[in-house]
Amino acid sequence: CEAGPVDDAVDWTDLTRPTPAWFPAARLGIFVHWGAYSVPAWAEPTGELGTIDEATWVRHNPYAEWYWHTIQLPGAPAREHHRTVWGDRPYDDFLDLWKAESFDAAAWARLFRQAGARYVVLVTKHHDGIALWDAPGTGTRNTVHRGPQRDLVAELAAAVRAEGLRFGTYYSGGLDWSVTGFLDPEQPLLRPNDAAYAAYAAVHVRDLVDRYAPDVLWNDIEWPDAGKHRGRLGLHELFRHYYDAVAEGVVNDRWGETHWDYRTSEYQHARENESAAVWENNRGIGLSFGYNQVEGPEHSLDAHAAVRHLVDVVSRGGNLLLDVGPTAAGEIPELQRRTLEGLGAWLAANGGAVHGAAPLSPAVATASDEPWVRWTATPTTAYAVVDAAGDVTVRADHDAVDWAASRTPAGTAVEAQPVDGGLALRLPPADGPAVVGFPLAGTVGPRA
Ligand SMILES: C[C@@H]1N[C@H](CN)[C@@H](O)[C@H](O)[C@@H]1O
Repeated sequence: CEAGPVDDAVDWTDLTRPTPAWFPAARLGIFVHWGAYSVPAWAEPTGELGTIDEATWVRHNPYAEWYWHTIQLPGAPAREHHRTVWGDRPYDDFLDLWKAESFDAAAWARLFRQAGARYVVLVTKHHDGIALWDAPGTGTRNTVHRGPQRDLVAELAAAVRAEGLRFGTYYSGGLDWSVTGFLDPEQPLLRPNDAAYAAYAAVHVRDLVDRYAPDVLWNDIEWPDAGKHRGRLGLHELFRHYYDAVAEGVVNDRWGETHWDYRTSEYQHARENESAAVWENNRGIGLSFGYNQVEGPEHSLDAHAAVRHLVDVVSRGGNLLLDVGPTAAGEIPELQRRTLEGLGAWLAANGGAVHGAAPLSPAVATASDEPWVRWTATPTTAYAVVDAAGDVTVRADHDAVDWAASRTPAGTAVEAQPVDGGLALRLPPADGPAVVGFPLAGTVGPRA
């Protein structure tokens, strides 16, 4: 999932600019993986990317959106599952079985806004090559001509923007099994690099830009090597075209080049990228991005865990792109909906410590795990997010903070007494981590 060889023949300096401020200020986005793979919706909940060795991962892939690949592998339980449930039906039957009969884009967008998200990134073409819009060159292998028979990209873009959120598009530039076959299923990241595929993909992304003006261009795996050049269908011209069309647009770092607006990590994979000034961790609520009917609460983040993960990411300077995998009918599974609703309720009361916040200088205070404390800051306020209740002592020692004037974002005063090298807080019972704000004296604030 990370960038491959870098082509230093391209000079990116003319495209380099500060990351548009809306992106790091957003802090929470919703990822949506919805496709033909949502019909079988089956994978083994093996574990998080970055914690499972590749040999195990390939045959026991927890990503339900990789179903078509996993069932190619002799000995993979998914292959046995497919035979038992679907017989020898080809994967493309799932496109025709995907009806989206309950899809209500406005209801999704409302749920995402209420969850506290500020942007939404929809998968427009995943590794199976099926497009969620009438993508040039895909013939009828898209959701406008088959299955849902709707332009799902257009519908969700309009609904998300009507809720005041930004809309981005994910595109699998690196893998497209419908174009290349599976090359070598035992080497899942072998990817197409020829000029024809590079042109095919470039035409798709240009079409997405021209039709939907996405606020985020989220490429996955890498861009085809033959497309990494200055020519009309090369990556540099593609980004130039994008930025001319979307002035505050941002691109991620999965193009196999040295130009990006932000870095990415995925579950526990590529966490070294989290040292960048602007970065985004992406993961599912469970262990899969596409809907996996096998997953239960034991595999998923509940609201409390989602709050902790989001706050930890923000306290280290990142965004969280949290994925939902809708059912083929277009419903958000109850397990995922509950997490989004709980996350939204917490953010409604405490969002001041997240939206527009940044890491607090470690010179002022640092994270701890016992008690669980993470610190964020705006230019005027330091926030302690404490996952404990009652009498708690946090480590904090800097004269730049008015430790006495502590209060929750909702304004409830919190009793705070300076103690040796720290601060004793008496926290009210809270539904989830408590948040306490301390005015900054203005000399120390979030890291630039
Ligand atoms: C967001 C995730 N990215 C990985 C590649 N790292 C994909 O293989 C996976 O299916 C999902 O789209």
